[in-house]
Order: sequence, then structure tokens, then C-alpha cells
Amino acid sequence: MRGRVFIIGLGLIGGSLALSIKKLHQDSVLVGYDINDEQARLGKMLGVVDETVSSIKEGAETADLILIAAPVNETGRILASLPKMNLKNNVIISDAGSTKKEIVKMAAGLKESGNVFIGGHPMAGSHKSGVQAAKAILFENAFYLLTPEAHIPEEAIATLQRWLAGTNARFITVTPDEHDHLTGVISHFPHIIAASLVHQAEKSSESQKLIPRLAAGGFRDITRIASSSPEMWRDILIHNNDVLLSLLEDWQVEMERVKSLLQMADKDDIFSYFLGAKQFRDELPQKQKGAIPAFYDLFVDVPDYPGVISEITGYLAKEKISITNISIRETREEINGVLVISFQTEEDRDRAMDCIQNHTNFDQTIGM
Ligand SMILES: NC(=O)c1ccc[n+]([C@@H]2O[C@H](COP(=O)([O-])OP(=O)(O)OC[C@H]3O[C@@H](n4cnc5c(N)ncnc54)[C@H](O)[C@@H]3O)[C@@H](O)[C@H]2O)c1
Ligand SMILES: O=C(O)C(=O)C[C@]1(C(=O)O)C=C[C@@H](O)C=C1
Repeated sequence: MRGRVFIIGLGLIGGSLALSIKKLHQDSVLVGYDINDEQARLGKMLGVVDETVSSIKEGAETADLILIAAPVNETGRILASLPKMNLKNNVIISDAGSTKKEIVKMAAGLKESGNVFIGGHPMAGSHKSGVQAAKAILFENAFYLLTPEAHIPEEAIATLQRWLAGTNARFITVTPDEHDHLTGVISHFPHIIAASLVHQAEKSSESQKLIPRLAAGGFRDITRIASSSPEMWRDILIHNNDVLLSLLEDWQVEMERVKSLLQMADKDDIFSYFLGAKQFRDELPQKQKGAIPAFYDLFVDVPDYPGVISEITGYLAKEKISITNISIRETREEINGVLVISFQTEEDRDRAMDCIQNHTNFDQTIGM
């Protein structure tokens, strides 16, 4: 497709949307604006956008597609300011915010001015922020929730989906209320729990100095999302306040249930509690991104000698297997760390496993 695409908020999500649009629609012109000049400058320098502008008005008035990827509170403010501008007649406006009820309300002015606003939420992301973390494949296989109101023509929804086809995401239409309930359960509330687990560990660490050093493995996995942007999560909690308060009550009931399991100390009941959770989680689709992202991790039990990491990455490079991340996971002191190599696809991970097996006798296992 041709036209000018204006991205407001050039961070992780805005940048990733820009890259995925440009990948498919090479004749389009990607224009970026960020309230933080440094992010805008970086976005241009990294080639995430073709041009930057110095105000929302400047970018919006010539745009064919406007995508707002700022924190949700700011998104509301920006939406309220757009009707005062001289927008193109057939411009399509959408956003990427993690909440929808409040945002759709804030877009009421656009309905009155006869503009098309379609709420959007690509359901994949990361705890990392900023345009430097943006990537074109971020939304591959993820769900992309849309919340068009009844007056929005089907043709406009189809046009937006054509613009966003390079995300390779799967579009689903829901109402703003449904959206906020669904994401409350599988995204927003888990972020509260992750943050609260970290607070609990921090409190205990005041008297138990070993806690930070031991907080590895499972604790790191379950609390990864507590490293997300506090600004983004502050705004999400304020927008989805009612749903989250009700989920918190359900959670308190659930914790009472756990308390009574512990008090009764009945082996069978405790076993069933974990078994039920394991069964439901194991049946969740694994290959799609979303609340539980697809991991293509390979764990390699490496002996401790200098150069072992470059040796392994050298084997992989020779076979042109690209890796997305590499880290050492140390769960116990005085025991060799495990090398964790992450891949973008399952195929890359399987090829890497064969490659390492051909060159070494290191034990390997895949992350589930
Ligand atoms: N991070 C995720 O996992 C994820 C996933 C899906 C959707 N979202 C949603 O996408 C939006 C962006 O999140 P992100 O992760 O890209 O955050 P980010 O911090 O990486 O980027 C947000 C950018 O918006 C800019 N910004 C803030 N106020 C602005 C304003 N008034 N005008 C222009 N720019 C402004 C910031 O400077 C920043 O560069 C949020 O609404 C978030 O809820 C996030
Ligand atoms: O993978 C992560 O770090 C995320 O938290 C991504 C995540 C999620 O909860 O699934 C976070 C918020 C977004 O609205 C959508 C995706």
C-alpha cells in the first residue's frame, strides 16, 4: 500500500509496528513523532522511520494512517486533541494501548468529527522499552485485538488490517469491555502478581541477605515482567481499575483456598491443586505469542573453560544459525552455569541442537 503512516510514540511497540509496516509496504512513508526527542532521533537513525516531525499536528494532517503507541493515558489525551486538527478525510486512526474502554471513550470526539478510530492492541511485547528494542517480527503469530465501534465501516477495518498485515498477527474483534476483562485476567493481573512477588522478596531480603543471590530459576521466570516500564503499568492499572479490583477479590479467595490447603496439609488435595494448574497450563497453545510467549530456548550444560561460549557461538555462526539472545543461568554457587541460547524459531533451535551435538558432548535440553 502507498501513503503516509504516522506513528505517535516511537518506542518498543510503535517502532515494531513501523518496521512491520515498512517490510510489507515498501512504498509507504513512515513518519514518527515522540515526545522524547532522543527516541525520535534514534528511531530515524536506526531506520525505523523515514522521517520525523516536531509536532503531532505536523504529522497527523498529512497522514493516511495514524497509529498511537504511547502509554495509555497519553493515548487518551492525544486522541482528544486530533479532532481539532485538519485531518485527511479518509485517514484511519488506531492505537496500540493495552486498555480499551477508556481509550474508546476518549476517541468520542473523532466519532463526532466523522473520523474513523479503531482501537487496537497487538498482544505481544516485552519487558524492554524504547525504539532500540523494536523488531519487525515482534507480533508474529500473536493475537491482535481490534475494538471497532458499531458505526465503523467494514471497509475501514479491512484497510487497517491490510496496513498491518506485515505483523503476521491474527486479528480478533472484541468489544472494549471484553478486551479489558480478557487482558485483565491474562496480562494486567499477572503483572501485579509479578511485582508483588518481587516486593515480598525485597522485604525478606532486609533480614535474609542471601535472597538476592538465590533469586534465580523459577523466581526469575515468574518475575521477568516486573522489569517492564512502571509508567506503562501505572497507566494500565488506572484505566482498568474496576476489572483489576474484582480480580484482586477473586485472588484473595484463591489465596484463602491455598491457606486452607496448607493448614489441612492433605497430601492429595495439595497434589490436585498443582496437577490442575499444570494440566491447564500445559494445554495452552505453545506456538503462539501472547500472555505466555513462545520460547525457543536451548539450555546447554557447558564446562567451565575460557572461550567455551565463543566456541559454541562459532559453531552456530558457521552453520548460519541466528540467535536472539544468550545468557548464563547460575542457579547454584560453585556449580557451572547453564548456557541459555534463545532462537526466533523452533527450527533454528532444533538445528542448533544438532549442530552442538555434532561438535561437542555437552548435555542439552530445550526450554518448555
Ligand atoms: N510493552 C508491551 O509489552 C506492550 C505490548 C502491547 C501494547 N503495549 C502498549 O503500547 C503502548 C506503548 O508501549 P511501549 O512498550 O512501546 O512503551 P515504550 O516506553 O517503549 O514507548 C512509548 C513511547 O511513547 C512516548 N510518548 C509518551 N508520551 C507521548 C506523547 N504524549 N506523545 C508522543 N510520544 C509519547 C515515549 O517517549 C516512548 O518513547 C502502551 O500503550 C502499551 O500499553 C505495550
Ligand atoms: O512479554 C511481556 O513482557 C509482556 O508482558 C507482554 C504483554 C503481556 O502481558 O502479554 C504486556 C502487555 C501488553 O499489553 C501485551 C503483552
